[in-house]
Amino acid sequence: MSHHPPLPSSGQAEGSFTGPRMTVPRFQGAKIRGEKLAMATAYDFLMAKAFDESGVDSVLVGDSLGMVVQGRSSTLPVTIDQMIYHGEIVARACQRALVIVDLPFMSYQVNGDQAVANAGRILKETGAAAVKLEGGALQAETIRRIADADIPVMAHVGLRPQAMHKLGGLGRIQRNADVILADAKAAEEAGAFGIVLELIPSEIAELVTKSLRIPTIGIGAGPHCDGQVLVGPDLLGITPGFSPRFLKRFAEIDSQIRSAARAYVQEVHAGQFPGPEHTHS
Ligand SMILES: Nc1nc(=O)c2c([nH]1)NC[C@@H]1CN(c3ccc(C(=O)N[C@@H](CCC(=O)O)C(=O)O)cc3)CN21
Ligand SMILES: CC(C)C(=O)C(=O)O
Ligand SMILES: [Mg+2]
Repeated sequence: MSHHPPLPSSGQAEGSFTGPRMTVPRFQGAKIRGEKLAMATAYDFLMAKAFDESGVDSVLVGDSLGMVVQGRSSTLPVTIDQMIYHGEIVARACQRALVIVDLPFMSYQVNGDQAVANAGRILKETGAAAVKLEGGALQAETIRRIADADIPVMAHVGLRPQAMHKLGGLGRIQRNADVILADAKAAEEAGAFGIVLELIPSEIAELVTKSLRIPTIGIGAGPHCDGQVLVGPDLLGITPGFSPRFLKRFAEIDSQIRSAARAYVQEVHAGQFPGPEHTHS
């Protein structure tokens, strides 16, 4: 393609990350080796490819897509077919990262048969390597059923957005150390290969991380977790209305989108775009 700028002399695109494929065993080995894991969510091809080529260890196709992509006020309406649609796109974009797809609300809670069937659909129809579900002790039997079907499954404890109506809202910090530790241990015992800790005090996350053999991946859970996860559009600054304390914006893409869009509109309205350099004779 002639439109691409020349590559640096190394022949490698600048900042492009190469390395072996992140597998579930390598992901677990990172904890033993003391290597931190960086996870980000993505829902589309270009963002997933940019994260993959930038060294993100795992790309999560989160059911947060209900809020971030669909503009809804919760994750509850997201369907298994929507997760599979986005999961297939993201898995195809990722050459290196471990791709994990969230099981959405009511795709695993009915019974173990439903959970295994839907987890199996995700691996068969997307090319992702693993699934994630919300829960610890309450989902232990479901985690065991999925893991026994040779489907790697990640658990998710602390704040569980799919339980927002039971909890009375989104974003409540979970502070009961005994409950969180029991949930995490039940998930590990049932065969989860890793666990997300969402919105829990740092000291509890540290205790859980030291108590488990499987990697803990924190979001709003402090620095002691084995890895971190952020919603991709949050870390890029494309979700300006969402500013919890735990979020660091590594870019301000929303303001760049808006200023670019304003400039484009202004130039079209003024008859300045397209100029001669953008015009075929
Ligand atoms: N764009 C986006 N990013 C996310 O991280 C995310 C979603 N959407 N949707 C699903 C869940 C919901 N999440 C949330 C929602 C609200 C807060 C929140 O309001 N947190 C405040 C108050 C916490 C408290 O004091 O109890 C905070 O400052 O962390 C945090 C995480 C995380 N997830
Ligand atoms: C925030 C992460 C852990 C998640 O579950 C999601 O994006 O849906
Ligand atoms: Mg989720």
